[in-house]
Amino acid sequence: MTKKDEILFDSRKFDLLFMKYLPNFTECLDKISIYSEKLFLYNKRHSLVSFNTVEEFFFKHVYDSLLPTLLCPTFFNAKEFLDIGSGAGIPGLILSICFPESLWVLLEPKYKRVVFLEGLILELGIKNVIVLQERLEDIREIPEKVTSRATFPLKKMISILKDRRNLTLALWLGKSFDSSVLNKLDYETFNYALPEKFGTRKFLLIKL
Ligand SMILES: C[S@@+](CC[C@H](N)C(=O)[O-])C[C@H]1O[C@@H](n2cnc3c(N)ncnc32)[C@H](O)[C@@H]1O
Repeated sequence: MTKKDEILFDSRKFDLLFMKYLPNFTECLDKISIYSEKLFLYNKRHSLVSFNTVEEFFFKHVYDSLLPTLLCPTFFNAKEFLDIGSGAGIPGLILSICFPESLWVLLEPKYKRVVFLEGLILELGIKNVIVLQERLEDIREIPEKVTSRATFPLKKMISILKDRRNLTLALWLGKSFDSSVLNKLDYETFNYALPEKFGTRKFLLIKL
């Protein structure tokens, strides 16, 4: 694959899958494509997200961010979300593009990642997103819907949030996690495969 091919990827392949469910998905794809190209170049220096080509980014990260919205549409039908540990914007930035009617607060303590996110948000003209440079432990007000991918081990996430009321947590988890912590909780697990043999993923909804 040449350098040019690495950047250009026909993201319209994604139209077929998501356009039935997400309004204006074709417009969303234009923004996500620009995001993927910026992240591809940024990643060469900072290695924030694991992918080698833009195509791989779509299969491993864009698809992974969006598939749970088809599995649990009710959860994603809310006015405000907090995405904990957004890093370079996964899943929070992708979701903010695809769900423009909701407010997305991206929580990320690392300054360089915050600057990267804010630059992109400005360039893409995304109006429904705020980046907060804070740690979860220091946040006083948390909206009822929370998303997070690969930020903390499950046990730590629950121990930080356990005293909050009326919270639903949507977690993208690694292959293995300590499920004993879920024993007394109201939760649902979803398993799915990524396209092109990029592996399987687990998504968990927990009501606290
Ligand atoms: C492994 S990265 C995952 C980033 C992104 N969610 C993804 O899936 O690509 C974890 C992120 O959580 C952030 N983080 C670490 N400790 C945190 C804390 N106490 N509160 C909020 N975010 C935190 C890190 O700075 C990092 O960007």
